[in-house]
Amino acid sequence: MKIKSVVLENFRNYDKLKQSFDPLLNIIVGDNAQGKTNLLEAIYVSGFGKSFRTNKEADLIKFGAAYASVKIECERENGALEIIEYRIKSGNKKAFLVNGVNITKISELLGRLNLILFYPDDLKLIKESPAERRRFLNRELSHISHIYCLDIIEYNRILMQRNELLKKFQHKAGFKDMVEVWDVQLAEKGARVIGKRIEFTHSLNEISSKIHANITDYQEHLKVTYVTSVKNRENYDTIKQELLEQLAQNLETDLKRGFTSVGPHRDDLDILINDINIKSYGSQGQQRTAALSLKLSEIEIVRKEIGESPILLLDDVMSELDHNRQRDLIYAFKEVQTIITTTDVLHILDDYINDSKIIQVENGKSISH
Ligand SMILES: Nc1ncnc2c1ncn2[C@@H]1O[C@H](COP(=O)(O)OP(=O)(O)OP(=O)(O)O)[C@@H](O)[C@H]1O
Repeated sequence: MKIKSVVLENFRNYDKLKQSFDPLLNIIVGDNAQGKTNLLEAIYVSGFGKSFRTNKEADLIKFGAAYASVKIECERENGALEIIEYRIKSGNKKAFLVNGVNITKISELLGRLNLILFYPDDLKLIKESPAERRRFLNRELSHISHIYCLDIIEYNRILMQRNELLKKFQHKAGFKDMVEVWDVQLAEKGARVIGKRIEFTHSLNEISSKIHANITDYQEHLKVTYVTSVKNRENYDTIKQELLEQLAQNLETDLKRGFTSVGPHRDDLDILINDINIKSYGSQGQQRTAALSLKLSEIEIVRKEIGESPILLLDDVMSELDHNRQRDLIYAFKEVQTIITTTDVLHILDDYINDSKIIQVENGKSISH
């Protein structure tokens, strides 16, 4: 799918903007704080129903204005045109319209504008704690599997109940029987979660290692594996059985700590480049490239799921990549509509500038062609 045009009114620092887009490469260029990310944010809000950098809807309305709106015209791969609108009035609830018709549930909006965003916070995927990588897995898997989404919600609910039991009821009569009941349920849901994550990580590894090799001119080999306490991962039953045993073995420790120490809520992703752990030893550029490769795998995953290429939004990804990586990145996805923000268009090689649309942004106005 492709975005044909975006119309903004009172969105962030934009007064009025009507901007058309190239079906392939678009480069939004401008100095700091001119409105480059605001334009990506407007597109994102129309696709996901919320911003990636604020939970306060009112932030999106231009200072002093009473409302904001975004109107996006896009074209599906079968040629059908669709107009998606986002409207917000200060003090009122936001509204979404598709081809002029109001949408009542956000779930009806999701998937209409298929977007993949990479922005500087995505580096957390590499740099920060395992919780960040679990969040990534949960988000990705929930996108493609509603059953996974339900399983993880249920797993977290059971986990909370077990932790509550460990903290408050360990001296109560019948504690052992109660904990055993929770353990069986936790192992059942936990095994489903772990099984799906292992399967997903397997394809994530296949896709992201190819992307990474492309972006690094085959100099680096990216490897992603799922790290869990469960060794016997043959099938659902073996995972469940081992998890159940580990829960029982760890009960004494869990009682002392007041929380459950094994299960998918403690698992992680191991991310290696040329067999070296990237979190501890990777350079900034390597970490950024690895985060990009993982995130960009979504393109392939979404394509397989819905049979259509998503639109790629890249916010400020170029700054820590050398020229070769920048060129290879653009080249790797040259058939996907891409919208990139950058402060310096010279960073992007000349041959790509000729094939792209440059959108020059200055103080909330597009001064481009
Ligand atoms: N609700 C709002 N009303 C008016 N201006 C706003 C609003 N919210 C943010 N801004 C302004 O938007 C500008 C920031 O825009 P944006 O984040 O798009 O910058 P950018 O061009 O991506 O910059 P950088 O290169 O530094 O990332 C700031 O000047 C900020 O004051």
